[in-house]
Amino acid sequence: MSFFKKLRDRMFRSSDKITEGLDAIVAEAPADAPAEAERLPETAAPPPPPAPPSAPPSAPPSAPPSELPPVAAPSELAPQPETPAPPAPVPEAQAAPETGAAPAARPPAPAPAPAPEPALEPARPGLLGRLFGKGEDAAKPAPRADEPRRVMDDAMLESLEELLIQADMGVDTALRVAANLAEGRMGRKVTATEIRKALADEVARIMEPVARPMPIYPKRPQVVLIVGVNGSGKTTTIGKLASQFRAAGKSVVIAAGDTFRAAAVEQLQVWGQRAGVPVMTAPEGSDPASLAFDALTRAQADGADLLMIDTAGRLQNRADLMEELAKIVRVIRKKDPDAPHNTLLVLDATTGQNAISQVETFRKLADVTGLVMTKLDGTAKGGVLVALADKFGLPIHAIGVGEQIDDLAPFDPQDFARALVGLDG
Ligand SMILES: Nc1nc2c(ncn2[C@@H]2O[C@H](COP(=O)(O)OP(=O)(O)OP(=O)(O)O)[C@@H](O)[C@H]2O)c(=O)[nH]1
Repeated sequence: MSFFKKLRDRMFRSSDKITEGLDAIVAEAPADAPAEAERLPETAAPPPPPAPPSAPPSAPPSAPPSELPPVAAPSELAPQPETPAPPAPVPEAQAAPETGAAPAARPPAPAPAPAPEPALEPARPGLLGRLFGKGEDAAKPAPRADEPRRVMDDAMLESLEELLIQADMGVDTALRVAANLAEGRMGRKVTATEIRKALADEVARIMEPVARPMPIYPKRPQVVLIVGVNGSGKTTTIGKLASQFRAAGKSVVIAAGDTFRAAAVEQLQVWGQRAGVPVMTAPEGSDPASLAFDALTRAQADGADLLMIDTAGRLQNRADLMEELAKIVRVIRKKDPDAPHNTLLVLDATTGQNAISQVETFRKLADVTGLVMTKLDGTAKGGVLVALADKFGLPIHAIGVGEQIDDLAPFDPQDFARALVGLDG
């Protein structure tokens, strides 16, 4: 099964949930809308503009999926042992610390990922599936001559805005996206397929700049600090990443920096075993900075490629957490002034808009260089990624779509956009 299909199937479950609220929206649609649509001869519809003026046309992906970060299939892994990828362009404020050595040129294109398999199943209704009240039929991506049409009017625009807000895009982003969709279409008869495709293009356009693999530097060991609130999926993500870096030929050391919870350390040890990666631990309650220092010493001695440091995520006492993170950074910089080279914030997609405030908080606590979004499977809140991209522009390195070791994928804006709106692959 192609990854897109897997993502699509899982995201469809999500978007089906999102569309549960659509019946009400459709019921509120003005009763005369269909009649109005009928009055308008189809030929009266002006041709759609190539793209809304306020939104440049969606650029083609700057990198093929095979250049994206670790994915389920080891052969598609981005981290290349000999030819590290360049650092992702990040906003100035979050720029990764200098590594002292300029990252190598972009690696020669690895074997291209197999083209997405043709869909084996008919598309299922997604985000827009019921806006037109046509359920399954409306979800089919291929334009059909008999597909129902509805005039794009203020009421429909409002429904779209509400729909996008429900999908957790956040008010600002939802209004902007809906306005871009309406541009050039007001008063025109449109089909669900047209709106779905336009929405997918718009979402992909917003997401394109943030779909960046975690940069791999020539520096050894590359220190990756993992931050995030409790339960966001830090441990699982570290395990998945470690496994995939290992599969790509990298040697990895993990430091179990949440020394305050024995269960967290044990869980990380289990993931370390699964990934075949050593996990350095310290007695419960001991200083995480001291463990990080020891782990970096060992990683240097072993010539490891990567050191991944887990951290505690207790936001209840931000002052302590801030001091703890600051101390970890201070101490590891005694051994490597450029460390940490990446600070990944792990966010749980099911927290919806709360992810926005988590980014704001953690950016104050640490120099966050990139995001990993977990639990995109089975959530109705995938739209928050669009809001995050729109608001912060931080690179999204990978997404988690399950609890298994290979359920971590590069973030592909086109696949994500299609899955979000219920378009077939
Ligand atoms: N469905 C799904 N579950 C996930 C995903 N990532 C993590 N989980 C689950 O989320 C729960 C919390 O994950 P952890 O990795 O323990 O989260 P954490 O941030 O390390 O939590 P603490 O150790 O409490 O700070 C576990 O039950 C994981 O199996 C994902 O992508 N999809």
